[in-house]
Amino acid sequence: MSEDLAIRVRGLVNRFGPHVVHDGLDLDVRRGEVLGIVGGSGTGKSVLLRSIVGLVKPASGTIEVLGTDLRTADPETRRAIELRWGVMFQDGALFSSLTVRENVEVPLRGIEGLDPDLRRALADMKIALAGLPAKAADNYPSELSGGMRKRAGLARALALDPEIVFLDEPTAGLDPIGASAFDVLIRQLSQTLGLTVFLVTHDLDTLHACCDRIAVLAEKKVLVTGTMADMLQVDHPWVHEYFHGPRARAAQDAREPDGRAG
Ligand SMILES: Nc1ncnc2c1ncn2[C@@H]1O[C@H](COP(=O)(O)OP(=O)(O)OP(=O)(O)O)[C@@H](O)[C@H]1O
Repeated sequence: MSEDLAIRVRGLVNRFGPHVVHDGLDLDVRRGEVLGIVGGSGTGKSVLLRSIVGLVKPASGTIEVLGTDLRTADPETRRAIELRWGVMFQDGALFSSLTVRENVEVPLRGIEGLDPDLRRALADMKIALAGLPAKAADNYPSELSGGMRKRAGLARALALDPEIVFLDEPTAGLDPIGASAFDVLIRQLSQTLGLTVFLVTHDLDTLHACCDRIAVLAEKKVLVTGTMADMLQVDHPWVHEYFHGPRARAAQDAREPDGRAG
């Protein structure tokens, strides 16, 4: 596996009963890039994310993360790799009975011998990093807005200083101002922390604001990868409609002069 790759997927097959979701899917995610995964509803974006992080067991194929083939790795090696990534699920997937701080502390509890005061301080640091006010640490998820819950989920994903962060539709359900603030946060985190970001999204503004490259899922595989400029040249019905439709034009018009992805 190339040193430059954070994730390398080859020949991935996922099926649920007779329903084939991925059929020979290949994907490279480069270290330090923000890669946006797009595709029509049901094309298997979340299943791809979930199979990389081990929540879905593929029928076949190889998945290498940070140089290790996860499907053949022994449990100890696998666990060591799992500590090097963080996942933010669409709804934040927070424990409702725990405060935000306690949620962020959950992954830190796996570190043997970590002093509770230090654990608390580390959690508070991640909460600040995710752009939440300090007082939010003592709130329960139900006391937060949707945007704040997403930030809390991000803080938990960052708890162990991961090299890779998986984000499943981070801006879904946010109002446009909240969504663009989240875009800025993702971009800043990737730049300041050197994170590799695997970002599943439907949001064209997010693609413009955050992503270095885009991978399009269609026809049970990654149909094409490239910059936003590359996407505009792709002659495939869904890809053309997605990147040239009215919403795409609005996102393009709203783009900052230093916008990403092309
Ligand atoms: N656990 C499961 N059991 C059976 N089918 C599943 C399961 N998980 C996903 N699927 C099916 O796999 C397909 C891909 O699902 P997935 O959630 O990855 O799509 P997606 O591209 O993320 O869609 P969306 O954009 O709507 O979120 C869908 O048809 C879904 O119904």
